[in-house]
Amino acid sequence: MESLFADQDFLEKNSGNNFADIILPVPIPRMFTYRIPKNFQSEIQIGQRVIVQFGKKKILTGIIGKVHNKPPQAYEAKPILDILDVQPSVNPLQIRFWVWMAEYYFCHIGEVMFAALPSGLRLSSESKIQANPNFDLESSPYPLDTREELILEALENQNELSYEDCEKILGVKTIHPILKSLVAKEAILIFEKVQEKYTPKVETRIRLVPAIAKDKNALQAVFEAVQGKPKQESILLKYLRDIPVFNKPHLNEKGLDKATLLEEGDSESSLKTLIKNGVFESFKLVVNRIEEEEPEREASALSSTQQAALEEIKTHFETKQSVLLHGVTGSGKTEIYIKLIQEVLESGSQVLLLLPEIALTTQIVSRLKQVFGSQMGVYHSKYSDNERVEVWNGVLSGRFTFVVGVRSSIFLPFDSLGLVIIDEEHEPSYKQFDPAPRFHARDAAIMLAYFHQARTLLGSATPSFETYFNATQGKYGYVQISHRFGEASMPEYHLANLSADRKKNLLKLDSTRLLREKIQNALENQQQIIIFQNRRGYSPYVQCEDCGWAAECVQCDVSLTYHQFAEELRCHYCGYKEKVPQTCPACGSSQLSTQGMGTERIEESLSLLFPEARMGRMDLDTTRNKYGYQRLLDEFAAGQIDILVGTQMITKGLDFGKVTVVGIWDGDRILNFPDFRAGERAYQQITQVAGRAGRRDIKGQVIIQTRNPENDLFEKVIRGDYFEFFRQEMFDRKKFFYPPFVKLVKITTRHTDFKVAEKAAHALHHQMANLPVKKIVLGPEKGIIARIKNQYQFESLIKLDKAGNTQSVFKEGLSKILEELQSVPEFRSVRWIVDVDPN
Ligand SMILES: Nc1ncnc2c1ncn2[C@@H]1O[C@H](COP(=O)(O)OP(=O)(O)OP(=O)(O)O)[C@@H](O)[C@H]1O
Ligand SMILES: [Zn+2]
Repeated sequence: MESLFADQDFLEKNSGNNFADIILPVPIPRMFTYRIPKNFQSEIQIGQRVIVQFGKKKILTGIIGKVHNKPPQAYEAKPILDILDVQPSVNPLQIRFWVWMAEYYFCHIGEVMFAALPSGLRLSSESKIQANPNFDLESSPYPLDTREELILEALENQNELSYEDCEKILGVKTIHPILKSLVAKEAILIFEKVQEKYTPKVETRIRLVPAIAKDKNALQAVFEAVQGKPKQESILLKYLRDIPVFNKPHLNEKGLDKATLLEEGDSESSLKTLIKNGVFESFKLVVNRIEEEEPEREASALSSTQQAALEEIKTHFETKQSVLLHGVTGSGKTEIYIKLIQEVLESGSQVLLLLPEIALTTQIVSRLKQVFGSQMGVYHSKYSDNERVEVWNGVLSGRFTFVVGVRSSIFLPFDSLGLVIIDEEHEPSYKQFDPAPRFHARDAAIMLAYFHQARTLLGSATPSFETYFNATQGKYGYVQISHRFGEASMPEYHLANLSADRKKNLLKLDSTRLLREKIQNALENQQQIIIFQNRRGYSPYVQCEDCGWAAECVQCDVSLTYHQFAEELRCHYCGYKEKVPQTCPACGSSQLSTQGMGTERIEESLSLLFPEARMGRMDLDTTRNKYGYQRLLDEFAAGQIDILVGTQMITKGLDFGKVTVVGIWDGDRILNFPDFRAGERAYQQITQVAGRAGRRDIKGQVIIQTRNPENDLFEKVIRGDYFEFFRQEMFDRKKFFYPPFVKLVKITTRHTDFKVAEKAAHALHHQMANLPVKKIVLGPEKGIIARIKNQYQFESLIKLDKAGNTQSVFKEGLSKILEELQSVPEFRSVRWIVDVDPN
C-alpha cells in the first residue's frame, strides 16, 4: 500500500504527460499503457472513458487510470483513439480504491471495474463501418475490386454499416478479408459504436399551458369557456386542487400524469378537447424511478447510556480512524448511528451505512427513511440496473448524501465521505465469495474511508474476533453497551436434551417437551415464536432405506437437496435439478425416504403439533422474488403469523416486540462449522438469533435443542462471556497460526481432469516453496467438495507472517509463478482461484 502514496503523480494534473494507463475490460493483470495523441493532451483526465485498440483488432472502451510520461518497456504504445467523456465517469479516489483492491485481493483491475460499475453504466460496443471521407476513388493508387466497390456504394446511401450488413450485401460468410483490404486502401474506417445502456424513465405528463398558469385573467377566461361543460370543468378543478398554480407555480412545471389527473368518471375525450383548445399541454418528463419521500419523524432522544456511548465514540474519533461499538442485541445501536449520521451530514460530508443484506433489514431501512427522507439512497442487489444507475447518479449529483447499501455500495462515486458505518460487522456475508474481486466489504470499506480521511464505525453485538483483536491492540477505539434499551432485559437460555427426551419417549417429531411447552405457552398468551434451523450441511435429501443409495448431483460431489414443494431434487452448488425418483435407481426398491431436517420439514412438524398456530417460513425458497421478505416480515409484524421458521435470514437485525420464544431446532449442527472459526461463528449465531427474543417488556426465552448439553460452548453463550471466550480462542489461534496472528491466502486449483488438477496443484506448491517469505503452506488437499460443476479441485492454504512486506513479496512472487504455470501446455486450461482473507 505504501507504494500507492509514494506515487505522487497519481492524482496530479497531467499537462505535458503523453502516456496513459488504461483499465480495460479484459482479463489482464495490469493497466495497459497507451499514447495520448497531441490533440487530446489538454482534455485528458483520470476517470474518463476512452476508446482504444487492444491486440490486432479488438476495439475496447476503457477508463483512464493514470497519466504519466514513461513509455512502456515491453511494447510500443498505441494511441488513444477517442475520448468519450467530457466529465470523468469515475473520480480519482475511486480509481485509487480499485487499484488497492486489485492489488490486495489479487485480481485483475478489469475485474474490479466490472464489479464496481452497475451494468447500466457499462458500455456495450459493436463495430461499425464508415466511408473514409478523405478517400477519393479517382486519385487512389489502389484499384478496388467489384465487391469492394459494392461496399463503398452501399456506404454512399447509408452512413454506417455493421459487419453483418456487409456480409448480407455481398452474400459472403466472412467479411473480414474484404474489410481488411478496404482499410489498407484507406477507403473505409472501422469504429466502435458505443451506447450507454442506462435508459431514463420517461413519463407523459399533462400541465396547464404556462401562459394560462401565470395569468389569473386567462384562467378566468378558461373557466368561462368551459361553463356548461361539467366534464371539462371537473378536470380543470381537479388539476388546480393538486397543483395550485398561483401559490406554487413551480409545481406546474412537472404537471400530473394522466392516471392521477383523471379519476373515476372523468372522460379522456374531455381532456383531449382541453388539450386541443390550448388549455392543457402534454409533454415528456424524465422522472426518478426512486420515489421522493419527506422525513416523517425526528430522531429519537437518546437514553443516557446511548448518549454516553455517542460521546465516547466521538472522543475516540479525535485520535482514531475506526471505532468498534460493541452493544448487546437490542441496545439501540441504530439510534446512535442516526445521531452520528445527522452530525456528519450537517458538516457537509457524505455517509455510507453498510448492511449485510438489505432485503433482510427492511426494518432498519424504513426506520432510517423516516428520519432522513429523500437524501438517503438505498442500494442493493434486488434493485434493477436502472434503479442502481439512478442511485449512482444521485450520489454524483448530490441528491443522495447518505447511502444505505450492501457490499457493492462501496463502489459508488463518493467524493467526500465523512463517515462509514458497518452494521453487523461480524457477518460472514460481507465477504464476496465469487467471482473476483473476492473482497471483504468491511475491510475494503475501512480502506475506502481511509482514502477519504473519513471515520469508520463498526457495530455488532457479537464482534468478529479480528475486529475485537484490533480494539484490544488499540488500533480501533472501543465502546461497549452491555444492557438493552429501555425496560427490556437479556433473554433466558434453556438447553433441551434431545437424547434424554428420546429415551423417555418424550420426543415428538423431533421436538423436545420443553420446546413444545414454551411454544404452547407463548401461543396461549398471543405472543410470537421464532424457530431457527441452521441449514448448512444439513439439508434434506432422499435416501433408499434398503441399499443406502442417496441422490447425488451429476456435476458435483454433493448430495442433492430435496425440495418438497416442487417435488424436486436440487444441487445447491450448480443449480442442477431432477424429479424425485419413484424407485431407487440402484436397487429398484420403493422404500425411498427423506432424511435430514430442513425448514420445510420443521414447518410441517410444527403445524401437526400446533394445528391452531399460523405458520410462516423464511428461507431461500420462500423469498426468491423481490417482495418475498417484505411480505413475510409485514405479516409477522401484523401478527398474522404465530410461528416463523427460518434459516440464518431470520437472525439479522429483526426487531419484533411480540417475539418471546426463540427455538434453536438443532443446536449441535451449529457447532459443526468446518474450520478454525467454528467456535466464533457458533457463538455469534446463537447469540444473534437469541437476541430476537424479548426485546420489549416481557423477558425472552431461548430453547436450544441438543444432544450435547454439556458442551462448554453453550455454557459460554449462556453466560454471555464473550471476553473469556475470546481469550481462549486467541490462545489457540496463536498456537496454531490462525488469524488474526497470520494472514491467510487460499488457492484453489481446478481442472476437469483429476490427474491434471492434482499435478498442477503440486507444481504450484513446489514453486511456492522457493518464495523468500516467512510462511506456512498447507495442502494441496482435495477440496471439501472434491468436484464442482465437473471441475476437480485442490486447495492450498498459505499462512503469511503479518509483519513487514511479506504479503506484497508473496503476492508478487505468486503472480509470476501463476503466469509461468499457465504457460505450461498441459496446465493451459487449469484455473487458479486466489482468495485473500478467505471466510
Ligand atoms: N433512544 C431510543 N428511543 C426510543 N426507542 C429506542 C431508542 N433506542 C432504541 N430504541 C428501540 O429499541 C429497540 C432496539 O433498538 P435497535 O434495533 O437499534 O437495537 P440494536 O442494538 O440495533 O439491536 P440488534 O443488534 O439486535 O440489531 C428498537 O425497537 C428501537 O426502536
Ligand atoms: Zn451440482
